[in-house]
Parts: sequence; C-alpha cells; structure tokens
Amino acid sequence: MSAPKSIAGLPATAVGEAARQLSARPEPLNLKPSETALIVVDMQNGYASPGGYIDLAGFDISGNKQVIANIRRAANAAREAGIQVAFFQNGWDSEYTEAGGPGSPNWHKSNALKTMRQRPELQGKLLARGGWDYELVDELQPQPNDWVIHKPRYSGFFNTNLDSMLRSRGIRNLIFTGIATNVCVESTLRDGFFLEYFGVVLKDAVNQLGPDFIAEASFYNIEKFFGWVASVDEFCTAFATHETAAAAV
Ligand SMILES: NC(=O)N/C=C\C(=O)O
Repeated sequence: MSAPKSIAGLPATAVGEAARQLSARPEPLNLKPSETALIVVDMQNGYASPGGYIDLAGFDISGNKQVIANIRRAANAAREAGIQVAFFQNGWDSEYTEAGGPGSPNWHKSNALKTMRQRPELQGKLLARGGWDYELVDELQPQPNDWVIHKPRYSGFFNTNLDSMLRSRGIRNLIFTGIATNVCVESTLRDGFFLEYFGVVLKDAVNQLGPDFIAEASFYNIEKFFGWVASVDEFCTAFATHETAAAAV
C-alpha cells in the first residue's frame, strides 16, 4: 500500500520557514509553525478539577490528570517551536446575563445553569467570571505571549475575536486540546472547518463528557469529515526543536 499523501496549508508568511510533517489520521499534514496555533479549550477548575462544575454535575473527571499533563507537554513544545498558544475560558458574567434567559437554548441545555437551578446554594459559583470555577487550572497557566480568550458558548468562534486574531496573523492550522472532546472541542473544530481552518485534535490531550464511545464517535467524525486526529507524541515529534530533540535523547 502506498504512503498516504500529505496535505500542505497556505504558503508560509515567515521567510524560509520550513514546514514540519505531523503524522495524523487519515493522512499526514505539512504545517508551518507560524501558520499554526495550539488551542487549549476550557481547562478551567469547573471542567477539570474535583469540586468543579463538571464534577458536581455528575460527569466522570478521572481522566483529567493525565490530560492536563499531556496538554502541558504539547503547550511547551508549541511555545518552543514558535506556535501560538491560545487558551479559552468558558463562562459568563457573575449575573449570568451573557448566558441568556429562558429565551435561549443555552439556558435550557447548559448543565452548569441546570445544576445551579437544582442546587440554589451553588448559584453564582459555576463558570462565573471572577470565581474559582472559571479560573484556569494551576498546572495550565498562560505564559507571556499566550492568548486568553473568553467564550460564552460551546464554539470558540461564536461571539469571540478568535477568527480575526488568527486571520490577521495568517494562522490557518488549529491543533486542539482540552475539554470536552464532544462539546466545545468538536464545536470549535467544526466551526473552524467552515471558516477554512485545518483542524487537528490531539486525542490524548482531550477528554469527553459522557461514555468512552462518545469520544470515539467524535474522533471518527473529525477524521472522516472535519479534520485530522494525532497524538501528543506525534505533535511533539513533528515540532521538536534542536534543543528539545537533543534533550529527549
Ligand atoms: N467546554 C465544554 O466542552 N463544555 C461543555 C459543556 C458545558 O459547558 O456545559
């Protein structure tokens, strides 16, 4: 069987910059660091820490420790390679005005809002700006030059400045990490596809909300219809600098 054909993005804006080949499914991608961003979706206490919104709402958060460690590795490799790192923080103002009232489907479907309606003692605590639940986890704090973008809905392209931040810098390739595979990660990757971004999910740097089969369904959808699937090892290998490659020997 012949090797799968690789796919190239747009021409590099940085003079002389070499593309790196990322092993991915269904085929490898040739990506230039200056045209690539690593997106860290919603790694907040609410999604990733015991006692946060997702834990209180009854979802399994046991895989998150490993996911946090894997995202740290990917983010460090990205920064060293000159890839833009962008963190999303999901939530609303402390009065939940941005969340929408009963006229918004978000009011009916958000498990954070539903959990607070069921447990009034939590009102004002879940995903509210300024609170612990909204804060990024300690292990994944933004570094100088990283972006932090607030988002009020599942897709990171909706009512945010992400598209213009990327477009103005010629960034066309988005590498996804974070929580949740099947909700905010997949929603953002799908919206990116419609906006002509090449989306790759790092499957061991994401965690799903729901049973394992739902993650498999997301990976299938992404690989088959919307983008590419790779691992953190594959990402770090593709973008290893001389220093990191030497340190790994
Ligand atoms: N970050 C996410 O994937 N969020 C999923 C559900 C929610 O925000 O309620």
